[in-house]
Amino acid sequence: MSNRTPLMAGNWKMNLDHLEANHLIQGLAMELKDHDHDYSKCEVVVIPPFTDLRTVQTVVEADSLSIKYGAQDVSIHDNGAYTGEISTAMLDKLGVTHVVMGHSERREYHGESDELVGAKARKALDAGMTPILCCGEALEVRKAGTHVEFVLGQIRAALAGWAAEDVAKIVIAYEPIWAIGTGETATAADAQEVCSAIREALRADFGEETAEATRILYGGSAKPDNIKELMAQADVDGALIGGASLKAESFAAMARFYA
Ligand SMILES: O=C[C@H](O)COP(=O)(O)O
Repeated sequence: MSNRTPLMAGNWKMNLDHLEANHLIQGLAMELKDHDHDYSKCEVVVIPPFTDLRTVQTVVEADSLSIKYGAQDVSIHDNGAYTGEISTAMLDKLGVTHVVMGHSERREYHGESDELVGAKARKALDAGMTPILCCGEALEVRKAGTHVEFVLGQIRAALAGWAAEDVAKIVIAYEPIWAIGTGETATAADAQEVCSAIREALRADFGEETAEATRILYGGSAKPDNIKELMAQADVDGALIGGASLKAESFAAMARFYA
């Protein structure tokens, strides 16, 4: 049994306007409260689109909720002529505690490199936020049997030159691309194979303490009926959940995996 606090993070992706966000965050708060959710047994983070953050902040602060919230991306710049970008200072003002970077959808549709992903993680960490650094292989890589090597390459490139104590503060999310939104969940053994290889690589590169402290999530068609098995794996410390986080009941049920 590790000392790592499990984490369920709901990535809403480009779904829900601010009115729908209001409905979901209130519904989630109610579900968790009704079931007496123990946040020490599972941290809960929602990751809405930027346009919903103010709404989520208002509900969380008004009701003093223990739910945390994050952003789906962040700029590596502080301010200025970067049309469409959002800075860490802007996120900080909204009470954001987590930032996702390197999601396969951003790597694919926005050409984000491992180096840029690493720079975003550094920016978020320097601003006092928890980076959720995503990695994961495409189906061709999995079929070629080089998925472990590929994923470790992504992480090592993003974290090159980092100090061990900084690495220990980030969250890594392993999301095999072929399992995202497809209903095709990796088996618990598949998830464990890669999450354990990631921890081994952290141990080799940054030492025992960092490897034991860093939380590693699984993502890709995680849902209420497979979460317990995923969470039973020694190196899976939580999940990054897309589709199933858009309904208060299913997301809350996953956060209660320990019950
Ligand atoms: O960020 C979340 C992942 O892409 C997983 O999405 P999914 O649960 O809809 O497969």
